[in-house]
Amino acid sequence: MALISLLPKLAVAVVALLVTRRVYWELTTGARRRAFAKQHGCLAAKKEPGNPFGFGLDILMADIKAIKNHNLLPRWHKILLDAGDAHMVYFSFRGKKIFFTDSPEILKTVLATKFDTYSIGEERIKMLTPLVGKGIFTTDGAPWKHSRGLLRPCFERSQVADVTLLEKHVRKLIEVIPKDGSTIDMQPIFHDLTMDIATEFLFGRSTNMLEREGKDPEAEEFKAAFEYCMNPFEGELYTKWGWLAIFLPDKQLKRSAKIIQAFAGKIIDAEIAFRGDKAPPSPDRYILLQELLSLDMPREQVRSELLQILLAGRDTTASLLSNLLFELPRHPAILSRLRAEIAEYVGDSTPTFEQLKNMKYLQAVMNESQRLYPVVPSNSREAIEDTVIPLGGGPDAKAPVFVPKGSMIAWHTWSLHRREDIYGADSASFNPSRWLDNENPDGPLRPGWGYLPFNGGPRVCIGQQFALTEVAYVLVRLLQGVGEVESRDPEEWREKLTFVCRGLGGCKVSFTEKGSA
Ligand code: HEM
Repeated sequence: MALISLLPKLAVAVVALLVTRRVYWELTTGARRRAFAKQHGCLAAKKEPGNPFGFGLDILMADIKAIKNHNLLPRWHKILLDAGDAHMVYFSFRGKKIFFTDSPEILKTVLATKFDTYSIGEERIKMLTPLVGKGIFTTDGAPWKHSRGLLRPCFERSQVADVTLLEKHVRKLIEVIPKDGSTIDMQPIFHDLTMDIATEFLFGRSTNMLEREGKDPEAEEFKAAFEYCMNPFEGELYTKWGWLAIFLPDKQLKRSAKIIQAFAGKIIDAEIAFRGDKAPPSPDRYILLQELLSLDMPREQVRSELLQILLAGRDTTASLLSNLLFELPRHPAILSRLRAEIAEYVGDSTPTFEQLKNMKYLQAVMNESQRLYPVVPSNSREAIEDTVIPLGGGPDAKAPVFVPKGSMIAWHTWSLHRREDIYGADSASFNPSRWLDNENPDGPLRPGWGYLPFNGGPRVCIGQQFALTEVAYVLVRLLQGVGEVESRDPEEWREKLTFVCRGLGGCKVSFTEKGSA
């Protein structure tokens, strides 16, 4: 009873405390922020999607529903289209402001001009570190620079231009695919291929997933665990609990992380057993694992660096290949022009790095696939201090906008790549010719920060040239190795969001024997 009589006093005290805190905040941080915003000519950003009283939860729920329905990318595309010339909207979630944009100017600021003002963000670090440890993908500042420095030699031109490593895997690929006109989904096959190539490139030894006989059960277990980590949304937890699953501990994810780490650990052990601890690296080729082992690095860190790069490189390249092969047979004129270019430049021979670079139509086809189906369709950074983005504020959205420390800038590469003011009225169609200087009716296309499949600035994808060489090589050799290619999927491309973005229906096609056409 006595306690109940104290409640009103307690409530008054709590309210007084909150008000005092708020007043103090307004007089200190708030005043400093207002002065900062004024000094930079900032005006308020206007658009806000969702319910003003939804605290961002309504947006989260709508996003989770859209992920399930495989239409998150069109959902945000529409929100940004509705924002018109602002090319930016914002909302608040758990006390943080989230700015969502498809503006090249804002992206250039965040990714390059004010690079040091942003972090990859707490969420990414919290999510990925238990899985792949600390390394290039999960750190900022000095540790990130150190990791990037370690990895850089792996991707120097001499390394990337050596296409001999690719040939044996592509031969295997052509050997395993049926050429009798039957339907085959190439998406999982491309995942096996890119795993085999990446492990040989990075570890010096391939997982040989494309081998159809005598499969290594440990490699298979690793593959399944890796798949789960890339796509937990299809696991038991999400199936059972729906969106509530994001608040629940994911045991399968933990188990999968252990399997992945144990597998990488075994590769390291095998390498040490084979070559000896700290043996000098191979003189012929920069093999990351050998280089890292020759340094005095803790084994755990070697494992993290390897896993990070596998995480970044495997599914991305496989998605590009399968998105590309999904589109090509739907456009017979584009496919035959590509085949004509291959015949002109290389005939039936294996292409060199230089030849691949010089094949302008091949490059245009790859650009166009990445434009329409960016494998990393959305991304974000977190402001680590109060800062400013150059556009989006005021009635005409041309004034700078104040970005408080802790806010997220999220960008939608998917929308950016579909902007009609950059790509023209046909921006939604697959038209590689737009990338050819003399064939684009609006003149040479130079999208700059309007084309970001690999990001930009100091954190631009380190594996970009390797990935593009791999995809070009595989595509050329595949088309040289088969007869007719037909699409066997009546559906349009739809998204499947995993760690990256894949086509929901895979890549169903058919091939005939070479010379049978
Ligand atoms: C089509 C294939 C690929 C695409 C579309 C792609 C895309 C990207 C993007 C958008 C980022 C920036 C992520 C961010 O900063 O938030 C990135 C970073 C990165 N990528 Fe790629 N990537 C591809 C292939 C590869 C390959 C083959 C490798 C290595 C074998 C690789 C290694 C990396 C690494 C290590 C980073 C982190 C760079 C850093 O933070 O400094 N990527 N990639």
